Amino acid sequence: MTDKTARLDALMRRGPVIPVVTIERVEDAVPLARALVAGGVAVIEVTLRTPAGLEAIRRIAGEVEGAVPGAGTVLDERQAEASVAAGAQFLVSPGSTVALLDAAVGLPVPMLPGIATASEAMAAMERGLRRLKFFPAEAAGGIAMLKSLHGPLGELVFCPTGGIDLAKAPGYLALPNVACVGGSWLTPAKAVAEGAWDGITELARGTAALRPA
Ligand SMILES: O=C(O)C(=O)C[C@H](O)[C@H](O)COP(=O)(O)O
Repeated sequence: MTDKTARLDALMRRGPVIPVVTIERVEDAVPLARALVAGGVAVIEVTLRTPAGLEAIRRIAGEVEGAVPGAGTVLDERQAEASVAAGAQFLVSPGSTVALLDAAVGLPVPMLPGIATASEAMAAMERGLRRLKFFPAEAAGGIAMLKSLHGPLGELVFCPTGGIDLAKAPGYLALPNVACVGGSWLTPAKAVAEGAWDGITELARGTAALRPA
């Protein structure tokens, strides 16, 4: 196992929920991350969907003790490199282009490339990438799809994301090829907009029941 795969395993096990966070106002980044950490959720994926994303990662990395920030919605090598420079400790993409997979191999931090088909998973495997995001999980076949992939591609371990919430998470986490799940349900846009940090801490605490005893 490569060092980067081992680092991903450690991050995924710490979840088992990786919150997918979209930040509109950069000044929300630190209180939001502190609220998640206070609720026991340290590994945080900040999407690059908004202009504030990169600076949010930089601030969380620099100011929030105990947080492990990563970048989500990484679409190309340039964004991957900018995320690493900002302090991202891991990278996540919604899909897998050949260029992005090739870039992932050379990056100093591990990436969870998104896949939704066996062919995409095999392209990742060809580059030694065996920890993958399954996206969009519910829309792309959910638990049944992951069970089907486990037969021929049994060495792969997934972080399913997309349409998963607290109620659906246990079904995924019970699968042998799932180490964690991702989702935006811990940081609802309304709660972030209102600065309802205690509510986000409560949502984060709700994931404790999903942790193995
Ligand atoms: O932004 C990205 O990089 C993505 O790939 C998409 C997100 O991971 C999902 O949109 C989260 O899914 P929900 O929990 O259903 O909101």
